[in-house]
Amino acid sequence: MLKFSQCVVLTRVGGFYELYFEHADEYAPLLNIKRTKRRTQRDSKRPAVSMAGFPAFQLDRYLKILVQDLNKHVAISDEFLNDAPTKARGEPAYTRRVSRIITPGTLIDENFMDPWENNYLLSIHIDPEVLKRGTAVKESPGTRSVSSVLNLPRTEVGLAWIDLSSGDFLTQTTDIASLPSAVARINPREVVLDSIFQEAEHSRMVSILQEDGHIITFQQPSEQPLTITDWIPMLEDVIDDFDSANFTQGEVAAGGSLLHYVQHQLLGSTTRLQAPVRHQSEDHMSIDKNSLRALEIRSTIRDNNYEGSLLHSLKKTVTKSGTRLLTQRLSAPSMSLSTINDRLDLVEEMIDYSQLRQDVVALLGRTFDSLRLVTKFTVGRGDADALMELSKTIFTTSDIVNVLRDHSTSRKSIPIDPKKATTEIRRRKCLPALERRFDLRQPLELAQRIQEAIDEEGLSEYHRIENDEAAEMVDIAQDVLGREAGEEDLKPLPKRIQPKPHMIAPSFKGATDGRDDVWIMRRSASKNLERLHDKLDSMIEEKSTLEKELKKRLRADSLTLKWTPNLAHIAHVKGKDATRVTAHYPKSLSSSKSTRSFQVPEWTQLGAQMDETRYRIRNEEQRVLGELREEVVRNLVRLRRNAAVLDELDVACAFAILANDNNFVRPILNAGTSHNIVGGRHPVVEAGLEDQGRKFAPNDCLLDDDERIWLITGPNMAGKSTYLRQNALISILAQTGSFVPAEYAEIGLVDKVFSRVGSADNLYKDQSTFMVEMLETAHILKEATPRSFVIMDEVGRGTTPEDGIAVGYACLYHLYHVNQCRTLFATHFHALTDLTSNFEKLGCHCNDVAEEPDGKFSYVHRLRKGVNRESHALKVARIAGLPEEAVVMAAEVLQKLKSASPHSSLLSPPSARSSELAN
Ligand SMILES: Nc1ncnc2c1ncn2[C@@H]1O[C@H](COP(=O)(O)OP(=O)(O)OP(=O)(O)O)[C@@H](O)[C@H]1O
Repeated sequence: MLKFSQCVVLTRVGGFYELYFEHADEYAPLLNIKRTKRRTQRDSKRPAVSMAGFPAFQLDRYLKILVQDLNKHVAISDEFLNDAPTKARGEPAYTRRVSRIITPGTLIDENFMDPWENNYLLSIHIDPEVLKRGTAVKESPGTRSVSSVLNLPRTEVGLAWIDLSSGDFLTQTTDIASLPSAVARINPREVVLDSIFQEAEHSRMVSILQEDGHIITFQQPSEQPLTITDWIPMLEDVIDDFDSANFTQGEVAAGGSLLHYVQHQLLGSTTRLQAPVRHQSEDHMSIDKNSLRALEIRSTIRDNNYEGSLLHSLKKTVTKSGTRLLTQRLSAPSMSLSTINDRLDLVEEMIDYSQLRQDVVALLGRTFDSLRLVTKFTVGRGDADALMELSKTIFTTSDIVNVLRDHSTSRKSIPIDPKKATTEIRRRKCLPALERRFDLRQPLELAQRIQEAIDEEGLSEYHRIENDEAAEMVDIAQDVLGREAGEEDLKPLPKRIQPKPHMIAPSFKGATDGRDDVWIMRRSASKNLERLHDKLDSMIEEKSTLEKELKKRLRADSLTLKWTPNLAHIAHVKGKDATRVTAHYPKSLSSSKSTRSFQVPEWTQLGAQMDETRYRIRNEEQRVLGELREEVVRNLVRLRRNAAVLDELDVACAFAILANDNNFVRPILNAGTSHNIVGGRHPVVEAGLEDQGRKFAPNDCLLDDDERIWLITGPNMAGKSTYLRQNALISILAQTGSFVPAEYAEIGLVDKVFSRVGSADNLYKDQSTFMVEMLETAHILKEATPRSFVIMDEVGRGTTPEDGIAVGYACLYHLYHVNQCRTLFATHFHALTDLTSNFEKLGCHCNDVAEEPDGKFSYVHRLRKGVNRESHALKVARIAGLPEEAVVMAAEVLQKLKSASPHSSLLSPPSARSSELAN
């Protein structure tokens, strides 16, 4: 516990994991397990120490609470059998040592991992000197530091992140202003920083990351930082894509500290990561962290739920790793026209050929998560089940390849429509190109070998026994712990489940542990196994002959030869036989009124030989398993590549299903800066309305060189925010490679999407609503380029109307003249439409309320050209249940305000010079 002071230490003792001292005090209540006191054997005079524990097979359940829910680091101290010479010297039979440290970002194959999401560990490298030079505003009594990381000077930041469960390894260089968005996109489970950041008193990066909910671990920098050549032993064999010159200094430093951390946590176990891939910022659309949240891409803004997010509504993927790819693509859409078109071609092919799609989806549904499976093997894990799953996935992959091949062949026979010749020829190439990327010859040999070696029936029988035993253990586990702690009031334990020393590795099953003749390997798996099984068979025969012979000789029909945990190899008789055998075998090991157990030397000897053979069979099974594991690792690169192609197919099929079910169209992407959407819809709001039997009103959006900014006005609740968001989402979906919810979409590539949409204000601690609004707005005005897409919803609403209008105008001015990007700007400050009347490339559009003579009204969600100066806010207030007196009073005040026209002085356009405006 002293050595691993940052960790909760779990110590394996027989069939249990135990916690001691303050760890037992602190975590037993959190884990909801019993805590007891125990005196140590060595020093019985000292006060009893606290202890708590749980059965070893429940490790995952408790790790989930500690690591996943409480974000703790857990050191697992396992038990290892000492070798014979050590035992001969009278030392204990077992040694314990910490074999691994588990942290939120270093999960490998724990059952509680979310299979649908990547589990990234991220390391960030910034020159610490630069951070110290940041524009810190020192706090003094009564004042507060309000500056943000966004105000730091432009500085290069190196990032490196890995997923130990899939072997993904990526790097990126960004600048400090974009860091929070890059981290939000990566969405790591844990961030590793050099401990120097802990000390740097002016470093606000740490607090920004913490405010964004990231878990940070500080690490002492390595005395000898890992260079890029030190990475190679931790990477898979074929690293042809790996050119060390590709990585920046910052990335090498971040990668070095990341791998240093991983080495430390794995305590000597090796891993084989994929060759690092550089995330080139310019190849991807950047979605800033506010947009990720405001557009509800991965989770909803209000309660951070996955349900209700864009991802949730798009998720038609059938595999786990396909879903992870979908999330990655959606968080970082492409900037390459050819990549996007290749993806769209594949989707279109899957739409047009529904049988092909159905066949592929059905087959994908039969595959297992091979990316995570193979990675297990690289860290020396991966059992017989994992091997079987892998082999089935390989065979299914081969079936998929055949389906693709048949499709391509039949497609060749269909004549090409001359009108569509160019697109058609390109589309016909997409599946063969994908198919060529599969590399199946050696993996198929491996799959065959696995199927020939592993006995699936034996394996499931083995698990059935294991499960039965586990169920029994649960009932008495806490009693056993209480017994170890010396509690008096416990019932005696049933004999069968007396805790037994377990064998060498936790996964290794002993020879005489109740699973005697259940084998996980076919006897033909190796020559040696065949020989050992033959030997065992003949001994089983010998036993049966001996039993028969003894029955006859002792005239004891009830005689059986067996093994029990307490008495080992015995002969057992019942009834009258019990007295009859006494003459021959007077020495009884145990007896009751009607039974008697005694030793028969021939059986003792034969039984021991049988045990020895069983033990050797188990060892041989483990050896063959080890060989198969090595073969998997040898095929690592091929298996990972095949898995990646399956993921792409899964995403393409998912997008095809989505487009089919929801009437999406193929977007046309170009290198321009227009955004021409006809009949656009919000995919999530539309689905929500459909569930209520309502229809979504589609809207056009035509931003181009004639009108770069649209200023949207209209009543509350009429759909302004929805409209803003849907247009940003359509661009994101298009560049992800998906069809889009519209009748027609022609889009110039967007480099960055920015949103200032409010509602997230409470996520920030210690900053006022207006401050947050301004921080986010400042970021947009600094970062948006002419290729960007900005949505701004009610900027300036967090302060007085005068100030709000002033700030709103300044933003529009800046976006129009400086950033020159496509912008949708929704506002209730109608004065802004007057102030910007001389902005030639700004169009005003609005939605309405349709009122009927009887006082009923409805929202007209369809946008029209023009300005709507009515907010109809009191209608919303009434629907929301504001007391009628209050609504009436509000109406009176509104009437008075309108006649006073408070903003009349601002209604004429000011001089276009912002400095004058500021004055
Ligand atoms: N195009 C549409 N067709 C049908 N219903 C819509 C449409 N757009 C929005 N809605 C419905 O109207 C509700 C309000 O939309 P939204 O929040 O976008 O309004 P808003 O104009 O931004 O309101 P406020 O100004 O009060 O913020 C949505 O939750 C949705 O149910």
